[in-house]
Amino acid sequence: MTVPYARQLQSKVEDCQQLLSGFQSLEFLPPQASNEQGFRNKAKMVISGTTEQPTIGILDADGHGVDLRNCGVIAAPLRAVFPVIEQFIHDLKLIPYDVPKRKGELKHVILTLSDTGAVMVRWVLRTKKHFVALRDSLPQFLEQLPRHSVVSVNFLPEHKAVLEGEEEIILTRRSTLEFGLNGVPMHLRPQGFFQTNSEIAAALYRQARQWINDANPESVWDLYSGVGGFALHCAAEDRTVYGIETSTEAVEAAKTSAQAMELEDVHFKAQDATEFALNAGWAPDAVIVNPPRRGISAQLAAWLNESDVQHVIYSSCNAKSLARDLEWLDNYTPQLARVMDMFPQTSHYEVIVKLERKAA
Ligand SMILES: C[S@@+](CC[C@H](N)C(=O)[O-])C[C@H]1O[C@@H](n2cnc3c(N)ncnc32)[C@H](O)[C@@H]1O
Repeated sequence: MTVPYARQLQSKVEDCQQLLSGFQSLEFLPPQASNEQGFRNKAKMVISGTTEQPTIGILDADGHGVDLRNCGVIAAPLRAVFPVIEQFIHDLKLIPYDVPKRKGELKHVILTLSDTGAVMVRWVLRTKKHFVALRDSLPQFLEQLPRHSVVSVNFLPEHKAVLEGEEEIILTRRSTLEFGLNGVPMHLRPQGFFQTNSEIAAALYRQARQWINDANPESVWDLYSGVGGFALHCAAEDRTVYGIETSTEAVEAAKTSAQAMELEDVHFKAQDATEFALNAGWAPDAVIVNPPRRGISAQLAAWLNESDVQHVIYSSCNAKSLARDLEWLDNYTPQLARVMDMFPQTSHYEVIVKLERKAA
Protein backbone atom coordinates (compact mmCIF):
# COMPACT_ATOMS: atom_id res chain seq x y z
CA MET A 1 0.00 0.00 0.00
CA THR A 2 3.02 2.27 0.21
CA VAL A 3 3.70 1.85 -3.53
CA PRO A 4 2.37 4.75 -5.65
CA TYR A 5 -0.61 3.62 -7.71
CA ALA A 6 0.97 4.23 -11.15
CA ARG A 7 3.87 1.95 -10.13
CA GLN A 8 1.52 -0.74 -8.84
CA LEU A 9 -0.27 -0.78 -12.19
CA GLN A 10 2.96 -0.82 -14.17
CA SER A 11 4.31 -3.75 -12.16
CA LYS A 12 1.10 -5.73 -12.77
CA VAL A 13 1.44 -5.15 -16.52
CA GLU A 14 5.11 -6.25 -16.36
CA ASP A 15 4.20 -9.34 -14.32
CA CYS A 16 1.55 -10.29 -16.86
CA GLN A 17 3.81 -9.61 -19.85
CA GLN A 18 6.50 -11.77 -18.29
CA LEU A 19 4.12 -14.66 -17.53
CA LEU A 20 2.72 -14.51 -21.08
CA SER A 21 6.08 -13.80 -22.77
CA GLY A 22 5.93 -17.15 -24.60
CA PHE A 23 3.13 -15.82 -26.82
CA GLN A 24 4.94 -13.63 -29.34
CA SER A 25 1.73 -12.71 -31.14
CA LEU A 26 0.20 -11.09 -28.07
CA GLU A 27 -0.21 -7.32 -28.07
CA PHE A 28 -0.96 -5.59 -24.76
CA LEU A 29 -3.55 -2.82 -24.76
CA PRO A 30 -3.19 -0.02 -22.17
CA PRO A 31 -4.27 -1.30 -18.74
CA GLN A 32 -7.56 -0.31 -17.15
CA ALA A 33 -6.79 1.65 -13.98
CA SER A 34 -9.09 1.65 -10.95
CA ASN A 35 -9.84 4.08 -8.20
CA GLU A 36 -7.10 3.57 -5.63
CA GLN A 37 -9.46 3.60 -2.68
CA GLY A 38 -13.04 2.89 -1.84
CA PHE A 39 -13.30 0.50 -4.79
CA ARG A 40 -14.39 -2.67 -2.98
CA ASN A 41 -18.12 -3.33 -3.23
CA LYS A 42 -17.77 -6.22 -0.82
CA ALA A 43 -16.61 -6.33 2.82
CA LYS A 44 -16.15 -9.75 4.41
CA MET A 45 -15.70 -8.88 8.06
CA VAL A 46 -14.85 -11.16 10.98
CA ILE A 47 -16.62 -10.18 14.20
CA SER A 48 -14.58 -10.74 17.34
CA GLY A 49 -14.03 -9.13 20.75
CA THR A 50 -17.04 -8.80 23.05
CA THR A 51 -20.67 -7.72 22.86
CA GLU A 52 -19.70 -4.43 24.50
CA GLN A 53 -16.54 -3.95 22.43
CA PRO A 54 -16.74 -5.89 19.21
CA THR A 55 -14.04 -5.76 16.55
CA ILE A 56 -15.13 -5.71 12.90
CA GLY A 57 -12.28 -6.73 10.62
CA ILE A 58 -9.89 -9.68 10.53
CA LEU A 59 -8.14 -12.00 12.99
CA ASP A 60 -4.46 -11.83 13.90
CA ALA A 61 -2.21 -14.89 13.91
CA ASP A 62 -3.46 -15.83 17.39
CA GLY A 63 -7.12 -15.63 16.37
CA HIS A 64 -7.83 -12.27 18.03
CA GLY A 65 -9.80 -9.51 16.35
CA VAL A 66 -8.17 -6.62 14.51
CA ASP A 67 -10.54 -3.78 13.70
CA LEU A 68 -10.56 -2.80 10.01
CA ARG A 69 -13.69 -0.75 9.72
CA ASN A 70 -11.69 2.23 8.47
CA CYS A 71 -9.94 0.20 5.78
CA GLY A 72 -9.50 2.51 2.80
CA VAL A 73 -10.21 -0.05 0.06
CA ILE A 74 -13.80 -0.57 1.24
CA ALA A 75 -16.43 1.64 -0.44
CA ALA A 76 -17.46 4.52 1.85
CA PRO A 77 -21.20 3.63 1.85
CA LEU A 78 -20.28 0.17 3.21
CA ARG A 79 -18.08 1.70 5.90
CA ALA A 80 -21.11 3.76 6.92
CA VAL A 81 -22.93 0.50 7.76
CA PHE A 82 -20.38 -0.63 10.39
CA PRO A 83 -21.71 1.67 13.17
CA VAL A 84 -25.19 0.22 12.55
CA ILE A 85 -23.78 -3.31 12.84
CA GLU A 86 -22.04 -2.35 16.08
CA GLN A 87 -25.22 -0.80 17.48
CA PHE A 88 -27.20 -3.98 16.74
CA ILE A 89 -24.51 -6.15 18.34
CA HIS A 90 -24.97 -4.03 21.50
CA ASP A 91 -28.77 -3.77 21.38
CA LEU A 92 -29.44 -7.45 20.61
CA LYS A 93 -26.60 -8.62 22.88
CA LEU A 94 -25.06 -10.65 20.08
CA ILE A 95 -22.03 -12.65 21.25
CA PRO A 96 -19.04 -12.53 18.89
CA TYR A 97 -17.47 -15.91 18.14
CA ASP A 98 -14.13 -16.45 19.86
CA VAL A 99 -11.99 -18.56 17.53
CA PRO A 100 -9.32 -19.70 20.04
CA LYS A 101 -11.98 -20.68 22.61
CA ARG A 102 -14.45 -22.00 20.01
CA LYS A 103 -17.25 -20.16 21.83
CA GLY A 104 -19.81 -17.53 20.86
CA GLU A 105 -22.30 -17.04 18.05
CA LEU A 106 -21.71 -14.19 15.62
CA LYS A 107 -18.88 -15.11 13.27
CA HIS A 108 -18.94 -12.77 10.29
CA VAL A 109 -20.81 -9.99 8.60
CA ILE A 110 -20.66 -9.90 4.80
CA LEU A 111 -21.70 -6.68 3.09
CA THR A 112 -22.18 -5.96 -0.62
CA LEU A 113 -22.88 -2.55 -2.12
CA SER A 114 -24.95 -1.96 -5.25
CA ASP A 115 -24.50 1.03 -7.56
CA THR A 116 -27.97 2.14 -6.40
CA GLY A 117 -26.56 2.58 -2.87
CA ALA A 118 -28.54 -0.39 -1.51
CA VAL A 119 -26.59 -2.97 0.49
CA MET A 120 -26.84 -6.68 1.15
CA VAL A 121 -26.10 -7.57 4.77
CA ARG A 122 -25.47 -11.22 5.64
CA TRP A 123 -25.08 -12.17 9.30
CA VAL A 124 -23.08 -15.41 9.66
CA LEU A 125 -24.02 -17.23 12.87
CA ARG A 126 -22.82 -20.44 14.49
CA THR A 127 -26.29 -21.60 15.65
CA LYS A 128 -29.92 -20.44 15.67
CA LYS A 129 -29.51 -18.83 19.14
CA HIS A 130 -29.58 -15.21 17.87
CA PHE A 131 -31.78 -15.85 14.86
CA VAL A 132 -35.13 -14.77 16.36
CA ALA A 133 -33.63 -11.55 17.74
CA LEU A 134 -32.21 -10.67 14.32
CA ARG A 135 -35.43 -11.56 12.52
CA ASP A 136 -37.65 -9.61 14.92
CA SER A 137 -35.50 -6.50 14.79
CA LEU A 138 -35.50 -6.41 10.97
CA PRO A 139 -37.83 -3.36 10.68
CA GLN A 140 -35.55 -1.28 12.95
CA PHE A 141 -32.46 -2.57 11.11
CA LEU A 142 -33.90 -1.69 7.69
CA GLU A 143 -34.71 1.81 8.89
CA GLN A 144 -30.98 2.38 9.27
CA LEU A 145 -29.98 0.89 5.92
CA PRO A 146 -30.32 2.45 2.45
CA ARG A 147 -33.56 1.74 0.54
CA HIS A 148 -33.97 -1.63 -1.20
CA SER A 149 -31.41 -3.34 0.99
CA VAL A 150 -31.41 -7.13 1.45
CA VAL A 151 -30.75 -8.85 4.79
CA SER A 152 -30.09 -12.54 5.40
CA VAL A 153 -28.72 -14.92 8.01
CA ASN A 154 -26.27 -17.66 7.16
CA PHE A 155 -25.37 -20.57 9.43
CA LEU A 156 -21.84 -21.89 9.80
CA PRO A 157 -21.98 -24.45 12.64
CA GLU A 158 -18.56 -26.00 11.98
CA HIS A 159 -15.38 -24.59 13.49
CA LYS A 160 -13.58 -24.10 10.21
CA ALA A 161 -11.75 -21.39 8.33
CA VAL A 162 -14.42 -20.62 5.77
CA LEU A 163 -16.61 -17.57 5.46
CA GLU A 164 -20.09 -19.01 5.25
CA GLY A 165 -22.13 -22.19 5.51
CA GLU A 166 -24.71 -23.73 3.20
CA GLU A 167 -27.92 -22.74 4.97
CA GLU A 168 -29.13 -19.21 4.31
CA ILE A 169 -32.39 -17.58 5.35
CA ILE A 170 -33.32 -14.32 3.64
CA LEU A 171 -35.16 -12.05 6.06
CA THR A 172 -36.30 -9.32 3.67
CA ARG A 173 -39.07 -9.70 1.09
CA ARG A 174 -36.56 -8.59 -1.54
CA SER A 175 -34.21 -11.54 -2.15
CA THR A 176 -31.79 -10.06 -4.69
CA LEU A 177 -29.59 -7.00 -4.61
CA GLU A 178 -30.18 -5.11 -7.84
CA PHE A 179 -27.17 -3.72 -9.67
CA GLY A 180 -26.94 -1.69 -12.87
CA LEU A 181 -23.72 -2.22 -14.82
CA ASN A 182 -23.49 -0.36 -18.15
CA GLY A 183 -27.29 -0.19 -18.08
CA VAL A 184 -27.55 -4.00 -17.75
CA PRO A 185 -29.70 -4.94 -14.75
CA MET A 186 -27.88 -7.55 -12.68
CA HIS A 187 -29.26 -9.41 -9.70
CA LEU A 188 -27.19 -10.73 -6.86
CA ARG A 189 -28.36 -13.42 -4.47
CA PRO A 190 -26.58 -14.00 -1.16
CA GLN A 191 -24.44 -16.95 -2.23
CA GLY A 192 -23.65 -15.99 -5.83
CA PHE A 193 -20.19 -14.80 -6.91
CA PHE A 194 -19.86 -11.18 -7.99
CA GLN A 195 -16.77 -9.23 -9.08
CA THR A 196 -15.60 -7.09 -6.14
CA ASN A 197 -14.82 -3.87 -8.02
CA SER A 198 -17.94 -2.63 -9.83
CA GLU A 199 -16.16 0.00 -11.94
CA ILE A 200 -13.61 -2.52 -13.26
CA ALA A 201 -16.27 -5.22 -13.72
CA ALA A 202 -18.20 -2.77 -15.90
CA ALA A 203 -15.04 -2.04 -17.94
CA LEU A 204 -14.31 -5.78 -18.26
CA TYR A 205 -17.79 -6.53 -19.62
CA ARG A 206 -17.55 -3.57 -22.04
CA GLN A 207 -14.23 -4.91 -23.34
CA ALA A 208 -15.66 -8.41 -23.87
CA ARG A 209 -18.79 -6.98 -25.52
CA GLN A 210 -16.69 -4.92 -27.91
CA TRP A 211 -14.58 -7.94 -28.99
CA ILE A 212 -17.69 -10.11 -29.34
CA ASN A 213 -19.54 -7.48 -31.37
CA ASP A 214 -16.48 -7.00 -33.63
CA ALA A 215 -16.50 -10.77 -34.35
CA ASN A 216 -20.32 -10.76 -34.58
CA PRO A 217 -20.89 -14.45 -33.79
CA GLU A 218 -24.34 -16.05 -34.07
CA SER A 219 -23.78 -18.10 -30.94
CA VAL A 220 -21.81 -17.49 -27.75
CA TRP A 221 -21.18 -19.59 -24.65
CA ASP A 222 -20.26 -17.83 -21.43
CA LEU A 223 -18.62 -20.58 -19.34
CA TYR A 224 -18.25 -20.00 -15.56
CA SER A 225 -20.92 -17.34 -16.01
CA GLY A 226 -21.68 -16.41 -12.36
CA VAL A 227 -24.66 -14.03 -12.33
CA GLY A 228 -24.32 -13.64 -16.11
CA GLY A 229 -22.25 -10.47 -16.57
CA PHE A 230 -20.56 -11.52 -19.84
CA ALA A 231 -23.59 -13.32 -21.30
CA LEU A 232 -26.00 -10.45 -20.61
CA HIS A 233 -23.58 -7.88 -22.05
CA CYS A 234 -23.03 -9.95 -25.21
CA ALA A 235 -26.70 -10.57 -25.96
CA ALA A 236 -27.83 -9.22 -29.34
CA GLU A 237 -30.54 -9.72 -31.89
CA ASP A 238 -30.05 -12.95 -33.88
CA ARG A 239 -27.52 -14.25 -31.35
CA THR A 240 -27.96 -17.31 -29.15
CA VAL A 241 -26.19 -17.08 -25.80
CA TYR A 242 -25.71 -19.77 -23.15
CA GLY A 243 -24.31 -19.07 -19.66
CA ILE A 244 -23.06 -22.11 -17.74
CA GLU A 245 -22.30 -22.01 -14.05
CA THR A 246 -22.33 -24.53 -11.15
CA SER A 247 -23.94 -22.24 -8.54
CA THR A 248 -27.73 -22.60 -8.79
CA GLU A 249 -28.12 -19.33 -6.83
CA ALA A 250 -26.08 -17.44 -9.43
CA VAL A 251 -27.96 -19.10 -12.31
CA GLU A 252 -31.30 -18.06 -10.81
CA ALA A 253 -30.04 -14.49 -10.48
CA ALA A 254 -28.84 -14.51 -14.12
CA LYS A 255 -32.23 -15.80 -15.30
CA THR A 256 -33.97 -12.97 -13.42
CA SER A 257 -31.82 -10.45 -15.32
CA ALA A 258 -32.48 -12.10 -18.71
CA GLN A 259 -36.21 -11.96 -18.00
CA ALA A 260 -36.05 -8.31 -16.94
CA MET A 261 -34.23 -7.52 -20.20
CA GLU A 262 -36.77 -9.60 -22.16
CA LEU A 263 -33.98 -11.59 -23.76
CA GLU A 264 -35.50 -14.68 -25.31
CA ASP A 265 -32.37 -16.27 -26.69
CA VAL A 266 -30.17 -16.01 -23.62
CA HIS A 267 -30.20 -19.18 -21.52
CA PHE A 268 -28.57 -20.04 -18.20
CA LYS A 269 -27.93 -23.53 -16.92
CA ALA A 270 -26.50 -24.86 -13.65
CA GLN A 271 -23.86 -27.34 -14.76
CA ASP A 272 -20.15 -28.02 -14.74
CA ALA A 273 -18.65 -26.09 -17.67
CA THR A 274 -16.56 -29.01 -18.97
CA GLU A 275 -19.46 -31.46 -18.73
CA PHE A 276 -21.70 -29.02 -20.63
CA ALA A 277 -19.19 -28.51 -23.45
CA LEU A 278 -18.36 -32.19 -23.85
CA ASN A 279 -22.04 -33.23 -23.99
CA ALA A 280 -23.58 -30.31 -25.91
CA GLY A 281 -23.33 -31.98 -29.32
CA TRP A 282 -22.62 -28.64 -31.01
CA ALA A 283 -20.11 -25.82 -30.76
CA PRO A 284 -20.83 -22.08 -30.81
CA ASP A 285 -18.93 -19.49 -32.88
CA ALA A 286 -17.47 -17.86 -29.75
CA VAL A 287 -16.71 -18.92 -26.19
CA ILE A 288 -15.98 -16.70 -23.20
CA VAL A 289 -14.33 -18.35 -20.19
CA ASN A 290 -13.90 -16.71 -16.79
CA PRO A 291 -12.87 -19.57 -14.48
CA PRO A 292 -11.79 -19.48 -10.82
CA ARG A 293 -8.07 -19.11 -10.03
CA ARG A 294 -7.30 -22.72 -10.95
CA GLY A 295 -8.15 -22.01 -14.62
CA ILE A 296 -10.06 -24.25 -17.04
CA SER A 297 -9.85 -28.04 -17.05
CA ALA A 298 -7.49 -29.89 -19.39
CA GLN A 299 -10.54 -31.63 -20.95
CA LEU A 300 -12.26 -28.31 -21.68
CA ALA A 301 -9.06 -26.96 -23.25
CA ALA A 302 -8.73 -30.12 -25.38
CA TRP A 303 -12.38 -29.88 -26.43
CA LEU A 304 -12.01 -26.20 -27.41
CA ASN A 305 -8.84 -26.98 -29.37
CA GLU A 306 -10.58 -29.63 -31.48
CA SER A 307 -13.91 -27.77 -31.80
CA ASP A 308 -15.26 -25.40 -34.48
CA VAL A 309 -15.14 -22.45 -32.06
CA GLN A 310 -13.52 -19.53 -33.93
CA HIS A 311 -13.21 -16.91 -31.19
CA VAL A 312 -12.28 -17.35 -27.53
CA ILE A 313 -12.19 -14.65 -24.87
CA TYR A 314 -10.43 -15.66 -21.67
CA SER A 315 -10.84 -13.47 -18.58
CA SER A 316 -8.56 -14.60 -15.77
CA CYS A 317 -7.72 -13.51 -12.22
CA ASN A 318 -4.57 -15.67 -12.23
CA ALA A 319 -2.11 -15.12 -15.07
CA LYS A 320 -0.16 -18.28 -14.05
CA SER A 321 -3.05 -20.67 -14.77
CA LEU A 322 -3.91 -18.51 -17.79
CA ALA A 323 -0.39 -19.04 -19.21
CA ARG A 324 -0.75 -22.83 -18.79
CA ASP A 325 -4.21 -22.81 -20.40
CA LEU A 326 -3.03 -20.73 -23.37
CA GLU A 327 -0.28 -23.35 -23.93
CA TRP A 328 -3.00 -26.00 -24.02
CA LEU A 329 -5.08 -23.92 -26.45
CA ASP A 330 -2.41 -24.17 -29.12
CA ASN A 331 -4.87 -24.19 -32.03
CA TYR A 332 -5.57 -20.55 -31.15
CA THR A 333 -3.49 -17.39 -31.50
CA PRO A 334 -3.65 -15.05 -28.50
CA GLN A 335 -3.95 -11.62 -30.12
CA LEU A 336 -4.80 -8.96 -27.56
CA ALA A 337 -4.52 -8.74 -23.78
CA ARG A 338 -5.55 -6.06 -21.32
CA VAL A 339 -4.78 -5.90 -17.62
CA MET A 340 -7.86 -4.77 -15.68
CA ASP A 341 -6.95 -3.62 -12.18
CA MET A 342 -9.70 -5.30 -10.19
CA PHE A 343 -7.64 -5.41 -6.96
CA PRO A 344 -5.62 -2.21 -6.30
CA GLN A 345 -3.26 -2.24 -3.27
CA THR A 346 -2.58 -5.95 -3.87
CA SER A 347 -0.39 -7.79 -6.38
CA HIS A 348 -3.50 -9.40 -7.94
CA TYR A 349 -5.16 -8.32 -11.19
CA GLU A 350 -7.63 -9.51 -13.82
CA VAL A 351 -6.47 -9.93 -17.42
CA ILE A 352 -8.67 -10.41 -20.46
CA VAL A 353 -7.28 -12.06 -23.61
CA LYS A 354 -8.73 -12.35 -27.12
CA LEU A 355 -7.84 -15.48 -29.08
CA GLU A 356 -8.60 -16.47 -32.68
CA ARG A 357 -8.50 -19.97 -34.18
CA LYS A 358 -5.42 -20.52 -36.37
CA ALA A 359 -6.10 -21.10 -40.06
CA ALA A 360 -6.31 -24.86 -40.75
C1 LIG B 1 -14.29 -15.87 -11.49
S1 LIG B 1 -15.98 -16.29 -11.22
C2 LIG B 1 -16.68 -15.59 -12.66
C3 LIG B 1 -18.13 -15.27 -12.61
C4 LIG B 1 -18.70 -14.42 -13.73
N1 LIG B 1 -18.14 -14.73 -15.03
C5 LIG B 1 -18.61 -12.96 -13.42
O1 LIG B 1 -18.15 -12.18 -14.26
O2 LIG B 1 -19.03 -12.54 -12.34
C6 LIG B 1 -15.95 -18.01 -11.54
C7 LIG B 1 -17.31 -18.67 -11.48
O3 LIG B 1 -17.14 -20.05 -11.85
C8 LIG B 1 -18.05 -20.84 -11.13
N2 LIG B 1 -17.55 -22.22 -11.23
C9 LIG B 1 -16.61 -22.83 -10.46
N3 LIG B 1 -16.37 -24.08 -10.92
C10 LIG B 1 -17.16 -24.25 -12.02
C11 LIG B 1 -17.33 -25.33 -12.94
N4 LIG B 1 -16.65 -26.46 -12.81
N5 LIG B 1 -18.22 -25.17 -13.94
C12 LIG B 1 -18.94 -24.02 -14.07
N6 LIG B 1 -18.81 -22.96 -13.22
C13 LIG B 1 -17.93 -23.08 -12.21
C14 LIG B 1 -18.05 -20.19 -9.75
O4 LIG B 1 -19.23 -20.52 -9.04
C15 LIG B 1 -17.96 -18.70 -10.11
O5 LIG B 1 -19.25 -18.12 -10.22
